[in-house]
Amino acid sequence: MQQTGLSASNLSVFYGEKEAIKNVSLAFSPREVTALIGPSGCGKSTFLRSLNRMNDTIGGVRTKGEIWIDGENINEPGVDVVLLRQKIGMVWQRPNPFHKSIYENIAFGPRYHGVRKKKQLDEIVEECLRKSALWEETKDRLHSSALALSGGQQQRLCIARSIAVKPKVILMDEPASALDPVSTAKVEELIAELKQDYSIVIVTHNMHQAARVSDKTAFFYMGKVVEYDKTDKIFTNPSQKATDDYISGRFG
Ligand SMILES: Nc1ncnc2c1ncn2[C@@H]1O[C@H](COP(=O)(O)OP(=O)(O)OP(=O)(O)O)[C@@H](O)[C@H]1O
Repeated sequence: MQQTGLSASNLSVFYGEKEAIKNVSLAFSPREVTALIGPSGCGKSTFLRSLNRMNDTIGGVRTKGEIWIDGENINEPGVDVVLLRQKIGMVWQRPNPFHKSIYENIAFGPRYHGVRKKKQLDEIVEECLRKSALWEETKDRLHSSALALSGGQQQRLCIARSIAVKPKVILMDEPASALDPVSTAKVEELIAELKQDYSIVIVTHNMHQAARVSDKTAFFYMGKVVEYDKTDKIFTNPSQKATDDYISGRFG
């Protein structure tokens, strides 16, 4: 199965003997947000991390199956994972800005990938901060430490950093779960803006958030995808009883 967007085909992921992801196939459309939901331990984060090979950084992980983007299977040997993670960026649960200035957090990626001219870097920094709704709050302190920002601002900075290298897909692992309600709302607004340009895959425990931000939802249970459909359908008329039980709070 070759696709131009991002897709997983018969993907299984093992931690030693334990099969955490069992033969999952899912395709993600450009300019759509897909939410991955399911009870704790069902494999959402493992699946998300496999989409840009972040599981490679965990010892003892073995992956079977294919992940396609732009007609390339990223699980083939010889794939440049730095370029891969430029194409498929990641935002983590806890904001993790570099211990550098706001400016440098964003300029780092483009500079690494060859942008040298200051004017061009300045433009990228401004554009990414504007897209992340952070420009007004930071334009007078670009060279101050990113660590002096609030948690919510740091998370938006991490999103700005991820788009600075012009990815096609942004993976988000519970990006708002460590934030207060106002910061959470800002991150959700940002997701709605960003999906005009990117495909976004988001893990969330928050059913309301999944319903608010996503176009499609995949319900994971015990390492498998039980149901994958339009979010409206999943939340109003799911076809599987397990999905219904989960979204109505009967387990998980
Ligand atoms: N580094 C690891 N080593 C061994 N087993 C792991 C590791 N990470 C996750 N697992 C196991 O794999 C399964 C899936 O975990 P994963 O974190 O992907 O689930 P999740 O749905 O994201 O859970 P949560 O919602 O609690 O974050 C679980 O049984 C978990 O214990």
